[in-house]
Amino acid sequence: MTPDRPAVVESAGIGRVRVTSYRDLRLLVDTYTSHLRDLGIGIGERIILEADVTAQSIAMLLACSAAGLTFIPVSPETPAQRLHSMISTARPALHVQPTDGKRDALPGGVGTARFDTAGITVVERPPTGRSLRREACVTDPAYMIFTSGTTGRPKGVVMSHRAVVSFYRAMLEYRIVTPRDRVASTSPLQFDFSLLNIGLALGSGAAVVPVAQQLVRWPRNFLRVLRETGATQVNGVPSIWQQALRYEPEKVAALDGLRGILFCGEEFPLPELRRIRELLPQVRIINCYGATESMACSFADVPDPLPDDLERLSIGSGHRGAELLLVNEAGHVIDEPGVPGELYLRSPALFSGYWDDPAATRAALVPDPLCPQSGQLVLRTGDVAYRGHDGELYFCGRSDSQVQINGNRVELGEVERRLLEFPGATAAAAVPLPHAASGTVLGGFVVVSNDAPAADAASLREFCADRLPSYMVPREIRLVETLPTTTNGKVDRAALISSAATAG
Ligand SMILES: Nc1ncnc2c1ncn2[C@@H]1O[C@H](COS(=O)(=O)NC(=O)C[C@H](N)c2ccccc2)[C@@H](O)[C@H]1O
Repeated sequence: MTPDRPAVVESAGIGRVRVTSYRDLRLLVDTYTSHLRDLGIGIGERIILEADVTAQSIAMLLACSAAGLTFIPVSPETPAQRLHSMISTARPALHVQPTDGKRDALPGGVGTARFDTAGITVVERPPTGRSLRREACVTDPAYMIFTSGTTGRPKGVVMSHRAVVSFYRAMLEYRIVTPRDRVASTSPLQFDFSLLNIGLALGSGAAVVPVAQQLVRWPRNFLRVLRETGATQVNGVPSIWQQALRYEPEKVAALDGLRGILFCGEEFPLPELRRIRELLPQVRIINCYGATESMACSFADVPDPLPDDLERLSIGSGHRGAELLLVNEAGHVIDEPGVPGELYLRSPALFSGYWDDPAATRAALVPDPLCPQSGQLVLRTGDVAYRGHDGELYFCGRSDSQVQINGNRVELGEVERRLLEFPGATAAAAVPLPHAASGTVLGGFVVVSNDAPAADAASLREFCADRLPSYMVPREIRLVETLPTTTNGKVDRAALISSAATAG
């Protein structure tokens, strides 16, 4: 790409658009890299990068990689206690935030600095011990992302340069964007979806259009930023579309520069996907599946048109150079169609391990089930899927989203899919609710469109009872305006469970 092409296009949604060219970005990276080197931080040391996605924070993460330092992206919203526990776990040399960053009162022993377009200004010098490292190496950790950890304490997912670059190379073969494209990225920096988007845009000579999450929540502002910045590709978790489709469908339809949508993180509610297809018929929609332990691993085009009887979306069959296997409970690889199994991933983009947690690492990176003698390790994803007759894989849910209700095994995704078939339903979540008398009961939360026919708990329960066995019919169903989401934008099931508990 020519140096004066846009690399980052930013807008605060109030008419002012700021463009950073590839040349400017490169100059910023070089400035930050030399300031980092001057700090004398040893190769392989960690840097906590607390920032939203901006031209400067993108330059900072590139500079960390250029200087052989591992960056740990965290959002400014991260609670102090969680940040301090990450610091005591990862023992970073430095914490950097933008000049106007709000973070203060960090624990001792960590250098602190602030950055802006002029460079890095040190506040507390980082501790510099004698480093025994001489050369950076592609197997070094490029970054570490602390997952919210569905179970227990957050785990630090360590991704090497080699893993990231091999994933980026595979992704770029799909030619998802061209140098003329502008890729809107709606995830926080701490979510690797933003790192995928940065690699997708900059690896294609295109521009990144960072959209802050709090902006995404206001559909009018969100759609205005997309228009002002000329975004041609919008990447985000499914929930970013919920409010815009509900309140501003005509503005969604007016996004005439939009060529592509890519989503990941969880299943896209089919009624909303159909709505997007109606409003934006010319747009390519890609379902990108994977876990932070490999950044992602498959890309599948959403069929156009969406067949009426479509039950599930394909997640494809793994990008070129990777292989998704289905393994049954006995640990044998399945290859007959229609039989669900756990997805295992063979890939050059696998993570190095969980930081300082060999037991969790051994549980995730396991011997190749087809050839354990070889020493090759594959990732146990914890996801359940089956292979269709078309050879593609269809996601069924997480293996830990199978819950026991009155002794019966319930796949929560199954209940959610049925709730979503209710006329006017646009989003749904099924969760296990603790119940004084019966132990655990099924709770359903449903968002219905404004003009939905009389949707109420009783009609929804009846609708489920028509098709599901009684133990899969939610005992309690609540109609909600919207589903709560986590900082990464996924449905926050823990919040639903605690909301039901407090509501009594
Ligand atoms: N397209 C999907 N359909 C359905 N369930 C899904 C899907 N993508 C993930 N998931 C689920 O999310 C889990 C991974 O969660 S995660 O580790 O927080 N990572 C992510 O959610 C994002 C992931 N790193 C990523 C980043 C960028 C592009 C694609 C994927 C997977 O194991 C699946 O259960």
